[in-house]
Amino acid sequence: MKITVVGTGYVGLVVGACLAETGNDVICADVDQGKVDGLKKNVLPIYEPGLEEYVERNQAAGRLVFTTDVPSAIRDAEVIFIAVGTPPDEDGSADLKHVLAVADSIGKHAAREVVVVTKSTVPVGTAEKVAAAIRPHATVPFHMSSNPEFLKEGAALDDFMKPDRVVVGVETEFARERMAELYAPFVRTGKPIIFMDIPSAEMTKYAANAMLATRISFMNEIANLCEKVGANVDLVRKGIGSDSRIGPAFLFPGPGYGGSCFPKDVKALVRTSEERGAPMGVLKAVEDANEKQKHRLFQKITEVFGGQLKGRRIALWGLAFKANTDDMRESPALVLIEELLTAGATVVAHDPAAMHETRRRIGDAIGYAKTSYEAAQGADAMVVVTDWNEYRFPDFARLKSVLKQPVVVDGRNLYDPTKMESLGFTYRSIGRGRA
Ligand SMILES: NC(=O)C1=CN([C@@H]2O[C@H](COP(=O)(O)OP(=O)(O)OC[C@H]3O[C@@H](n4cnc5c(N)ncnc54)[C@H](O)[C@@H]3O)[C@@H](O)[C@H]2O)C=CC1
Ligand SMILES: O=C(O)[C@H]1O[C@H](OP(=O)(O)OP(=O)(O)OC[C@H]2O[C@@H](n3ccc(=O)[nH]c3=O)[C@H](O)[C@@H]2O)[C@H](O)[C@@H](O)[C@@H]1O
Repeated sequence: MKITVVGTGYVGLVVGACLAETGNDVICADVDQGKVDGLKKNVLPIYEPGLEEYVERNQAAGRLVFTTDVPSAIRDAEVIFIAVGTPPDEDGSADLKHVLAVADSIGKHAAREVVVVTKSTVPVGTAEKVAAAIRPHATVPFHMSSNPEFLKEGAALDDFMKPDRVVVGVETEFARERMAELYAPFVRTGKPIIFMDIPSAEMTKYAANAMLATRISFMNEIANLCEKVGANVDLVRKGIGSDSRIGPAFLFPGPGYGGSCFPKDVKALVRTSEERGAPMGVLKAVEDANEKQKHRLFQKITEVFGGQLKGRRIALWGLAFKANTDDMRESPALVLIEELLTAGATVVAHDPAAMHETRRRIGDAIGYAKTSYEAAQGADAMVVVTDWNEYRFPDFARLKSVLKQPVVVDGRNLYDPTKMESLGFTYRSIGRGRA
């Protein structure tokens, strides 16, 4: 099939590369000239494991083409995915200006019957707005579809190639058939393509992210309570996660959820619920709990040093909002860094992928180390912020020998409190009694 994906960010690039991988002819169009120039040379604007090989292979085979010429990319497409950004507006609602700009182009330039798919995360009613923007200019029939994306950064290829389910909103048989054909290679193991009406598909995306964010905030609050009552949240997590009605995923406490989606999508849903007169108090509480949680690591460091952080050197292991990505959007590390610097501490950080992006955002306000041990060298404390695998089994003797004081604050519960204490560390983590 001839596919055009407009927007080559995390989502558009993964969608384009994966659809090319299954034999489609894919054009990825983006207005960012630098991004497109890089992609033509197989230089990716993001860090996503495995994606570079997909891009290289399919580009070499001629099935994947990058361009800034959006009108000509649209002209001959059978299916167009809109995968541009939908950042939060000032009031928290999703800003649709990029989506509607693409819709306008589709109306003006589509030259054959086409399925127009909103892949970006958009509020209920957006497909209708997109159709309304296309209609006045359209010279060919077009069919709307909403196909929300559930991939996680860092595991994006696996999530797209082997989805738990594919959700597709349609209103015509033409769109249904095209979408079923396109997704058939990804659901061969029997996973469902769930067809539904378009508003339900749009709502499903927000409900999924809001539910996952709710689980995390809930567990972060349980963890904070565990500290007060002397319980261990890791055991509580296993205890509840083995109930098949609850399940084990997304119950890990930490420094608060970040990233480009949970914070923005929870905000947008809160906003929609208020606008429509059905306010979601649950989600407001989820947001509040997350804001508080972003300060937990700083509170723990402050406690260890009796409130005296001026002149202390603090090492951070991890900057990205989660492992396997260089994405710093809404990363809890940024909140911690600001608090530490304001308190007069100096910060030296290590991250396997996100140091470049952090420097782009905050420059040399902190130091950047080539290795995790170099970051810890001479530090008064080491703080685990991101759950990168390479931090899971450090050489503790080496870590202790390079630190000025053997203090570890573990924001991801990577280490065993008993072991850390027996090794002579002052150790704090999230929700495990006093440790
Ligand atoms: N990042 C993620 O893990 C996921 C994101 N989403 C949703 O997908 C959408 C896109 O997200 P990302 O890929 O992260 O965004 P991004 O910001 O990484 O990429 C968006 C791209 O769209 C391009 N663009 C903007 N206006 C354009 C226009 N008029 N024509 C052509 N290109 C244009 C930008 O230059 C940029 O390259 C958002 O709605 C997001 O909520 C959904 C699931 C997962
Ligand atoms: O809409 C989106 O963009 C995507 O948002 C999330 O994916 P992502 O933001 O890439 O990352 P997650 O793995 O969900 O992690 C989000 C945040 O929650 C935190 N988290 C996650 C899981 C957990 O148990 N505990 C926890 O604190 C992570 O550290 C991270 O800060 C969803 O998981 C995807 O399904 C969705 O497609």
